[in-house]
Amino acid sequence: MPLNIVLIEPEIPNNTGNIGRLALGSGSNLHIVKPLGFEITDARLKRAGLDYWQHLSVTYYDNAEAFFNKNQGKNMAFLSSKGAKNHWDIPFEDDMFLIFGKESVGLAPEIIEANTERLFKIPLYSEHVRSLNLANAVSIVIYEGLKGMNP
Ligand SMILES: C[S@@+](CC[C@H](N)C(=O)[O-])C[C@H]1O[C@@H](n2cnc3c(N)ncnc32)[C@H](O)[C@@H]1O
Repeated sequence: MPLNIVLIEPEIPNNTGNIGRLALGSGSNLHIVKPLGFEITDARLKRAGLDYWQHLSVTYYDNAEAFFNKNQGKNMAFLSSKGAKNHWDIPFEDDMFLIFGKESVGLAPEIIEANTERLFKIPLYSEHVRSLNLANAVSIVIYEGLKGMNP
């Protein structure tokens, strides 16, 4: 499995369901950091992707600290519209962790501040759009990373 998708405190079940489907289709692992804004059995999650859930490699963490403790030393990139570098400059490599924030407020300020050197943005070309939908952002980044990789 080449890439790891990390969702920190996702709030919208349709997004997580779609990202689960994307994870499976792209050969990626999914990591979900609690608390979640929904029950994992939510009907909207099921509609969006739960039919595939049994086949998915998914790991849950009680909180962000537990995630970072368990994955110390892993190569990580953090995704935020506040990033200075573009997502196509992420130094993708096998087993890399790609970290995404929650729908309402994105990544916590302390996570951003601790990782400014590896904070990447998907460039947006309209002043009227401040950020992309979470599932769309994950799709863009994962398939950029898969260029040249064989999952
Ligand atoms: C809906 S956005 C969060 C919006 C939030 N108001 C903010 O300012 O970060 C949810 C997540 O999608 C990812 N995302 C959305 N648009 C992005 C962009 N243009 N560049 C990088 N990541 C983005 C980030 O991981 C973000 O934390």
